[in-house]
Amino acid sequence: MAYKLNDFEVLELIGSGSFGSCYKVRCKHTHELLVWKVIDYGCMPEEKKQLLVTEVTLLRDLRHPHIVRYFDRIVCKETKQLYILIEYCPGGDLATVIKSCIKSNTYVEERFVWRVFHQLISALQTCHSWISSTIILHRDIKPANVFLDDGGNVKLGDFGLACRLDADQPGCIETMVGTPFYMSPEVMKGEMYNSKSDVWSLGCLIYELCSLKPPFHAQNIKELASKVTKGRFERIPVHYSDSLQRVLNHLLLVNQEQRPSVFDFICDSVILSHLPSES
Ligand SMILES: CNC(=O)c1c(C)[nH]c(/C=C2\C(=O)Nc3ccc(Cl)cc32)c1C
Repeated sequence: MAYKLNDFEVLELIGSGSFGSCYKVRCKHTHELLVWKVIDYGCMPEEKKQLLVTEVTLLRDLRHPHIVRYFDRIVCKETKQLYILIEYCPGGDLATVIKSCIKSNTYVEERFVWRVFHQLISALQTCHSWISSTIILHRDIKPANVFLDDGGNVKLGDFGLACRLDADQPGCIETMVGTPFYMSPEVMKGEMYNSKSDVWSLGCLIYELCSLKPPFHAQNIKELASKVTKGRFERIPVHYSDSLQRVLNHLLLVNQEQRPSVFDFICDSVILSHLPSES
């Protein structure tokens, strides 16, 4: 079904993703809640318009229970705005969960951390799988881009900086993108962003979910680059298990050749032993 703008009632602004603002909207016919991300493309340089087209086409092709679902897009040529219709996640994002834990001086339960880990690994296995001769790198994995449904399950979202790696194009156009705290050693050194860089960012996210702060923190990019390339970080709080710490030690290996791919976790006995009972 091709949607029109006046099929929706705008309820509230709920945040800003890459490129634009996100609104909670309700379909007037079905009363279904959705999100539309509004993007002003009028003053956008051509290469950014290309990234935007990339996000929309990537999302359309990605179907997975732990990736936010893309429904449709509406172009308004009069206002030069693009409306991307995406799945509404009533639980908000992990950045809000972390802020809430800091405020209440509490930690996330280990059981939830393992659930987030399994569900994001599963989502990234789909992204990093060769689908019609291309793989999809998210390139901005961070707590604010991971959303929760009403059952406490997570969904990877905001593919605004994502890019395809095509069989005949071995690397992404840029290398330095994304949130600096989660930037991998290879990207810090100006090397090509690749699927192992997504794994590093996932490690930073899981670490921050446990410690309520990123593994590498600095006042400036030079100091951050020094810490990231050395790869030394504190243990997560002692109440978290050694097996969770060991997984993080692997996700945050400086040498990307030694760092596991998302597929290396498929048959890992320790990981499987922490699978949520419902899976
Ligand atoms: C405090 N946060 C919220 O209330 C919140 C809720 C309930 N949902 C969201 C955000 C999204 C949401 O619910 N679905 C989304 C799909 C793509 C993107 Cl980029 C963002 C969202 C947010 C930020």
